Amino acid sequence: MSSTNKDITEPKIETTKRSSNDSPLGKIKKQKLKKYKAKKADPTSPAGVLQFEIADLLKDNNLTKECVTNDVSAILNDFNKEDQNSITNQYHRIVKDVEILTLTSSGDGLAIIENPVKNDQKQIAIVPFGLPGDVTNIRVFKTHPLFVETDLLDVVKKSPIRRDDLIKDKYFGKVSGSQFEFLTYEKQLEIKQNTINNAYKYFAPRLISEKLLPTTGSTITSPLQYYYRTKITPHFDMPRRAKVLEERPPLGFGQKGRPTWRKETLEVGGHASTLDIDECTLATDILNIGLTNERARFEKEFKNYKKGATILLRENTIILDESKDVKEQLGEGSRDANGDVSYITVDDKENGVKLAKTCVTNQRQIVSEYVDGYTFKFTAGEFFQNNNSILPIVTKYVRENLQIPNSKEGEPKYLVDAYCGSGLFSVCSSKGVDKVTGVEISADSVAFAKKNAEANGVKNCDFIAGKAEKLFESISTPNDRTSVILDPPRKGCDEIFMKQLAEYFPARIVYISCNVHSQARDIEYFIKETEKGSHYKIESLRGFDFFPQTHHVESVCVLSRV
Ligand SMILES: C[S@@+](CC[C@H](N)C(=O)[O-])C[C@H]1O[C@@H](n2cnc3c(N)ncnc32)[C@H](O)[C@@H]1O
Repeated sequence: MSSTNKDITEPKIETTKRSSNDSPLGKIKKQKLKKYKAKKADPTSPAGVLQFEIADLLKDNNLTKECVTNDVSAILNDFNKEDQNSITNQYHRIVKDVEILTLTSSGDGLAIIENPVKNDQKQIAIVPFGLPGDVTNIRVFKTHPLFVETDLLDVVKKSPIRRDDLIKDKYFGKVSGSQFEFLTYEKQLEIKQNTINNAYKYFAPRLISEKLLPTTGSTITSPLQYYYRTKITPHFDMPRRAKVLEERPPLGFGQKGRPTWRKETLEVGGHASTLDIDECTLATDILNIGLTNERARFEKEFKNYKKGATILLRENTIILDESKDVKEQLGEGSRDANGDVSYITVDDKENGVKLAKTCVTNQRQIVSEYVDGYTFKFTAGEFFQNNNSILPIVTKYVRENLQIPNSKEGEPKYLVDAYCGSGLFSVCSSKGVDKVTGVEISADSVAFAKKNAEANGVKNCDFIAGKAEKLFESISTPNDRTSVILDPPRKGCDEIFMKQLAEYFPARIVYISCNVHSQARDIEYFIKETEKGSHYKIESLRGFDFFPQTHHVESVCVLSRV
């Protein structure tokens, strides 16, 4: 895929020995010279996107890269860190009254501060939990060539968009996850729309300059804005060099920020890199019950662990047969202090069924999700969309946008579902089409896709195991009667697939993505670089809020033949 940024770097530190001859005093202890070596990062990864965001900030403030470049080598080779005036201590300092200027697509504030060492030079500071318009006190603690990482110490003056009164999560300000809780939901949706705009600006500039991009639609809301996640993975670390765990280590999620600014959070969860978390405002009710159960179990069993581990908590939904005892239908799941499988029941009034929800902890256990009247089975450790509440809305939107315009009554219609997983979009879009072909790299998921179609009484789906492009080896449906769904992983599609897709020349394409940056890159490549790409127009582009209270956005782009 053609990249628009050739200069994406992440630090990698190499060491070389400095010989005793280098010392003016002759024999001193050998010291290692550290060299900063840039490590390549995918331009569409958060580290890659940050480079574009920094470039934007520099342009808006009439600065060049050279104006904000830090002397990382000097810090790496600072052997006098104890000295108050050492280069490290000059760089890693408290800076007061810093105004936050913009927000990155990862949800952090960006600011410009003075360089403490070089007169007339500046630095770009990343300030977690800083909002545009905030005036803050920050502590710089890590230096990279083009930016410094900081902790937010105080908010001296609040941004007009800052709504700390909305915060529900007791760990807010120190845990990764519910990072946007201090924004109104409307503001969160607006920021996500802006993330999509920026992604296309960075990765599809030609589509913008040639006016080939429609206005990004407003972000579609999630029916549940809290307690929606159907999978969480708390973890714990083994203390370094410890052979046996003497005390229970913190069990929870990674730390993000050290929130002296948020006094309410100072002590909760502890201070280790993994915080001790006993409630998650994003996870569904049954997962929170599971979290309580598993924490209690861990309290008793932690000494048996020889290394750190991740605990899977995955929601499982069972359609109840009301003539039978509920407990007999639950299967295995997280158990309470009495040894009973925990569950909650929910009425699905629309489809007239009663559901039981349990929390599964075994990666290999088969679990069920219930979407819009269809049941999907898959192994608990495999991919499945994480916010069940928005799935009926998304699957309906995808279904409607796959319709081939001006179709005559009775004309056959076909569907291809590339990157189909366990068949969610294939099954939910199967009505009204003659044949659906799904393709998926995971043989396990393909086996589940086949079973899911069958169990839901869907007879027109075929699934192929292999890379997405394998599809084109055997595709026989007429292209002008065929629509294609793309739902690739974060890294997006590859060139081979995009070229073959353009050659196949389907009537419509609906591209769903959890990384709008790789989506923008792929869409520009498809339209501008493939032979038949110019015969398509982008009909619509909009976000779906799969992950309220976080910076993540799912983007859906619809292409039709002109
Ligand atoms: C974002 S998931 C989407 C799954 C499915 N559409 C759903 O909504 O449940 C991406 C899927 O692409 C699959 N995948 C990754 N690389 C692939 C490739 N090169 N070819 C085909 N499938 C691939 C993964 O195994 C995963 O199931």
